[in-house]
Amino acid sequence: MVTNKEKKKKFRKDNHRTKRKEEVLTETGFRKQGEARPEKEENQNSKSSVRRNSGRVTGCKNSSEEEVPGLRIQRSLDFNSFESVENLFFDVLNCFMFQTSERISHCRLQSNMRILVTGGAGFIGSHLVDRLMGNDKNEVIVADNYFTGSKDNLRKWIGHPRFELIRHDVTEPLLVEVDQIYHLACPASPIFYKYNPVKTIKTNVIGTLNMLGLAKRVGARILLTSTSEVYGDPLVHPQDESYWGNVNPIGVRSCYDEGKRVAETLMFDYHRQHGIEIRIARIFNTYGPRMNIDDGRVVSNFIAQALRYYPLLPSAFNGTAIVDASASALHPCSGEPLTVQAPGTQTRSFCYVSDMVDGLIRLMEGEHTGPINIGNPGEFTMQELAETVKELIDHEVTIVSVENTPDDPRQRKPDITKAKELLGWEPTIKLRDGLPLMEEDFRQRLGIPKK
Ligand SMILES: O=c1ccn([C@@H]2O[C@H](COP(=O)(O)OP(=O)(O)O[C@H]3OC[C@@H](O)[C@H](O)[C@H]3O)[C@@H](O)[C@H]2O)c(=O)[nH]1
Repeated sequence: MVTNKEKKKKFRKDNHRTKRKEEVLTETGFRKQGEARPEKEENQNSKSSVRRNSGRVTGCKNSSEEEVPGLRIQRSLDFNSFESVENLFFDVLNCFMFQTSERISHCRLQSNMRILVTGGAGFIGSHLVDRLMGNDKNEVIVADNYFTGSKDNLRKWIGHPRFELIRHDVTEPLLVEVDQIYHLACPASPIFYKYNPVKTIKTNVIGTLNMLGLAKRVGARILLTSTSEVYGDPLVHPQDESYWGNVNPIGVRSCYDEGKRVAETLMFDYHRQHGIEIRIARIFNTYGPRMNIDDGRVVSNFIAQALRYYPLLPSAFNGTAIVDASASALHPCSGEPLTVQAPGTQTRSFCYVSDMVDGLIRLMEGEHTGPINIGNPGEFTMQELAETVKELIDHEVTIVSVENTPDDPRQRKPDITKAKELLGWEPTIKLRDGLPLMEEDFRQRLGIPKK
């Protein structure tokens, strides 16, 4: 029989856990202790559904692996079990705690799917969030450290009852109870991922490990955005998913391409060893509105350069040419040529961001683990891209050849047979149609009206 002393000790321990849990959950904008999870629709992941109704809260210690059983809340007063006034006090207190959290849960929104998007404040991430938030059955939690992402990309969702934004670096463990994880977090532009290569590889390896630990703990399905860079400088063209790639393991790009390759390995090891539901997208070059203007990737560079080429004549804009002070400081419109990195014959295939997001969601919702290439097979040399931008934005802009960086892949084009057959997906927006949409976004942000 349990003595009063032992009961008191247990209560104090449980209460301490509850408080700690409350703190973490509140800090992360998450649910209160003991709050019941909503029922899910029949066709959704039953594993998480059972977990949600179990009245348990999962937690972690230090590692991303460990799972600590949570506190089971006593849901009703059992008058037969009162052994003393002290017991009564503790039982009433426990009951009060549960009822308070029940009241909170009744006020909560009833969503069917809670989705975590790491890197959700970034370029692709924020478009994905827009699409997910478009479904009022979804609750979306974004975790981002804002290294390349920006709150500005999510401003329309801040304060929305189905949306949470957490400043979080995925190299640290994260505790949130979710059904799906879109794991995008990692700088994607070569100049940014090469800026702090050790951090980049940590993000890919430790970050993915942490997200897999979370997926394992809460029974969530996880999608990794891997990259066409896993094919390195490919010797097979176009690249299909069975190609193992041609990657320099010690080069300046390795932090990213080898990092993503290890991330893919981790995904499959967790899948085979722990039965985690995984999805891997190998995403090819993507462009569209909200790319950072100083992102450094080729499409954003060429568009920004073509726009800045405009000779600044205040009269041409009725004196309101540049409304963005930072833009005017950075870009005095003195005329920037398009910088084609030598030799200019290297190729890439560019996918518009809305097509990309559509492919990612189909992959997540479908039955196939992947890896699956998501990209637009239209292939262009960088010289051709420069000429297209020139033709569309400014005929007067000049094109110059500049030095390239090491290990730049010479060709890249996705074979999307698998995406077509397994996901029923293929891109719909041609480069010539997507570039003007991005131009419009850049004009607005730079404060440069159309001629
Ligand atoms: O100003 C520039 C910038 C880049 N380039 C060239 O344009 C090509 C594409 O370069 P980017 O920097 O845009 O992108 P990369 O293809 O090298 O890497 C990208 O690959 C796919 C994604 O997963 C990542 O977003 C990113 O790593 C390269 O050949 C590069 O040399 C230019 O010619 N001029």
